Amino acid sequence: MTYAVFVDGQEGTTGLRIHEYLAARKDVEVLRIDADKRKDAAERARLLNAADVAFLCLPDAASREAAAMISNPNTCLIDASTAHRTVSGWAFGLPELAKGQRDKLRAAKRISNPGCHASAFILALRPLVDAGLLSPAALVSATSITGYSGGGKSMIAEYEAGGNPALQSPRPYALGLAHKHLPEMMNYTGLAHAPVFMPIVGSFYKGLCVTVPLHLSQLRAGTRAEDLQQALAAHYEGERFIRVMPLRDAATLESGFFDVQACNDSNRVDLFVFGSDTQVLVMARLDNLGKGASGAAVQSMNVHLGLDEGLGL
Ligand SMILES: NC(=O)C1=CN([C@@H]2O[C@H](COP(=O)(O)OP(=O)(O)OC[C@H]3O[C@@H](n4cnc5c(N)ncnc54)[C@H](OP(=O)(O)O)[C@@H]3O)[C@@H](O)[C@H]2O)C=CC1
Ligand SMILES: CC(=O)N[C@@H](CCC(=O)OP(=O)(O)O)C(=O)O
Repeated sequence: MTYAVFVDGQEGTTGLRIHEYLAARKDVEVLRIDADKRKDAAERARLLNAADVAFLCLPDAASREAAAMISNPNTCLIDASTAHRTVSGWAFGLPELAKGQRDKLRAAKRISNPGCHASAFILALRPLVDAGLLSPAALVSATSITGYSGGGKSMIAEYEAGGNPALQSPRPYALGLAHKHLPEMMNYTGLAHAPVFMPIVGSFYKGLCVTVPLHLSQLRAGTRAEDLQQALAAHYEGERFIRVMPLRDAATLESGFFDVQACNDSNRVDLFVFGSDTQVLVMARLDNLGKGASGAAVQSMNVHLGLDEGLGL
């Protein structure tokens, strides 16, 4: 059996990467739009409705427009944009979120792909909330170090043009404290308050790590760093794309520096707990174009269609 798949936004950063994943597959027939019709509404609508699965790799407004074009009840949309991540009727494309999430993705015809920072934040904290170690009322903060491909074609062009010395050093952003991923971070961790979130974009193509610093006194009385690592390990037991590292991962501690790019070219998420007697850092590392975007989208397609979740690479 082959499935017809269309990528709306096929020339963008996320769309191109999805094409790379699909190119190697025999169970998928990729529908292509002519270059000069990429933004032609009628042609997009025709291909969207001809697809079993259509990926939306578009700005938010164009994604909403595309969703409104669907008349075929069989078409499953997987939206990479921020447009539908907390909208009712859309399933959140993070199979590892909680028990039962895969069933939701199997049944859904509308799947929203998580944001890259949000995926890392949610995967790091949701198990701690579920285990009762972190209260839903907790006030947390997070930083995220990310490569510039997270900013799509325009940011990639800016970095690759060269000539701007300001881009050589890491740049904190979202200083208005209203990053677009905050609603999904709250929604899918169960936290009642938005984290104080500071993303930082660096002069490297891809790779991302979210860090959540916590005082142990903020957690359930008596919680130790070990308990956090064990809660993560228990939550993700058997998950092929989530690797929970040993407490105070020796290799990283010995080198003294954390490698933000070590999950690149994979769909993997590595979770770390570094701790002292009084404090911890919970860290989640991923490839922002892999599990942070295109890899996650293809994984959700596989779950939806009941196929092996591996990405065929
Ligand atoms: N880059 C990343 O790491 C991630 C991105 N995302 C999200 O995925 C979506 C796509 O992002 P990304 O691939 O980075 O963005 P890009 O800017 O790289 O690509 C977007 C593509 O959409 C096309 N496009 C814009 N408007 C329309 C329209 N009306 N009809 C058809 N095509 C249109 C653009 O065309 P043109 O080439 O002419 O500009 C471009 O090719 C965004 O919503 C983004 O927020 C999600 C997770 C991670
Ligand atoms: C470096 C950079 O600008 N990154 C983007 C996030 C990319 C991403 O995953 O977010 P969406 O899926 O919501 O687009 C940002 O922080 O806005």
